[in-house]
Amino acid sequence: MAVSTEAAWARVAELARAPAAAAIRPLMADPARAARFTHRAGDILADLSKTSVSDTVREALLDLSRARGVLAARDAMAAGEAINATEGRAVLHMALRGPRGAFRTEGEDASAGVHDTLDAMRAFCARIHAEGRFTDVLSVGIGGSDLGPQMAVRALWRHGMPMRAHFLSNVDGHAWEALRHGLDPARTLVLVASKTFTTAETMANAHLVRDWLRGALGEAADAQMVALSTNLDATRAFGVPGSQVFGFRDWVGGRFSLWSAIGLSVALACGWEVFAGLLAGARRMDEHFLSATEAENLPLLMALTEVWHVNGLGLPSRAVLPYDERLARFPAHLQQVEMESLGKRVTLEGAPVSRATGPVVFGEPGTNAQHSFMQLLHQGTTPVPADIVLVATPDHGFDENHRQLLANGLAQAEALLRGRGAEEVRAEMEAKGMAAGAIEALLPHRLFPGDRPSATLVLPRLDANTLGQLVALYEHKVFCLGALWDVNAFDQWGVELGKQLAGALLPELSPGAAAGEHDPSTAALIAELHRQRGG
Ligand SMILES: O=P(O)(O)OC[C@H]1O[C@H](O)[C@H](O)[C@@H](O)[C@@H]1O
Repeated sequence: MAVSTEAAWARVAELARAPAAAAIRPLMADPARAARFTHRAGDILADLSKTSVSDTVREALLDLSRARGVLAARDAMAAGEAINATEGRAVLHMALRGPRGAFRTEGEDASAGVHDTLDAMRAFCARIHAEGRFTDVLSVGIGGSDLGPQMAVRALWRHGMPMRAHFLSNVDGHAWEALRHGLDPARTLVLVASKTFTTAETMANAHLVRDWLRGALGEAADAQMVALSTNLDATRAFGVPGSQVFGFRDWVGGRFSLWSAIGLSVALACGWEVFAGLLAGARRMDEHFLSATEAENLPLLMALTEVWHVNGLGLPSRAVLPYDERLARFPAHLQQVEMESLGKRVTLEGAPVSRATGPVVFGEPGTNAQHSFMQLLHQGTTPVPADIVLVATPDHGFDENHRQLLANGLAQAEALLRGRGAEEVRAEMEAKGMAAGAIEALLPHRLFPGDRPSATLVLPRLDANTLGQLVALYEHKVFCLGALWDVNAFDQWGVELGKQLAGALLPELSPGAAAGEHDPSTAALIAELHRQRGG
């Protein structure tokens, strides 16, 4: 018989209160565990065995998923229902990479418009590449209109690809100052990427860049501006020629928009086949997510593991450690996908949540991370579950380096799990001939508690297809967590207040402007900035 949601949560909480609930090492005594907790989705292998999720815990978590109706919610998303309730919108980023006719919403074929836009983007890329006039593409955008494409270009661009890509996001003029000297206005195609085409930073930077183009090329400059947006009126008002506007629909969330027209920078820089490969990879993960049973559904299993860590064990953060330099921006992309989606404190019905939701997500590529923050993961007071991403085969010929890279990734997961007890540490110091007093004094500092969880994902290689799979895997994991926690993973009201206050503060920073009403701290800081800026 199906259990109720509250009974399912209570069962998870009960299991988490057991004395050894966080212990992993005893579970690893079972030689079959690694195989039982390792799953494949598309080309991705995920080993979830180095966690304290036992078979019993997993059953309880799967019961929770059933009680929460996660797969039914998935089906509602795929059916184009307006599951983003606070904005009254469907959530159909899967349609961006789906076949024609696969996704419908409000009685229309969502895929039809998608494929029309893809055709137009492909033709545009072909023309730009054939003309050969532009060597560089500059994409101006922020948040979801920047992080995804920037991450993908960083991962997939190789020497010899059609164009170089640059990304301008921060309203900080230093960002543009650093970029503009390396760019030739006559050879730079400018994309203004903004779902709303009203984002203050993007519009400020779009004006800066257009002024720069016009300064060099006159009015002709406007012909090399391209807009990627849902707001066609605003792109027209900005003066972008209609043939250079690539649209998408409001059922594409900003942080899920890499696959839409927002990805044009990827296609221009890396070539159409690469962008198409990215879409195909994501689609492959969609097919897995849409068809796999609960017990084999990797995005769901990763989400349930996170529920165990966050709600069962009370762990408030997670690290993402791609052991691949090309994935340097992957943690940054996930920070938005996960934290903007799951940083919520009320349920879909607007009631306060009764348990923790999205953890803090942060990361850096390995091995660099080992030399910065991994100390805290090994010996800090609160365990931080880590996702370790390994790529089996590199695209370079420096195999010794790659073996070192893989050895380090495996070693971090092993060290987190195993830890290091007093006997082992003492024996090591004794072997070095250290005095007994020194050994005892150092001993506590050199112990590793172990039993710290990690998941290891293995990609056979990093290419457009596998990257598409990887990104879509996390998108779907986020979806599952939203359903499990009963929060809307697709709005982001939390970014509004700061924007409004910045708008109100802006005129107060003009020379001689009167200060408005502020708390004493903000008022003093405004006065100090006026003093330091001489106004
Ligand atoms: O694409 P845009 O409309 O310019 O929005 C850019 C970004 O800014 C917003 O504040 C949201 O927090 C993000 O979800 C969005 O991706």
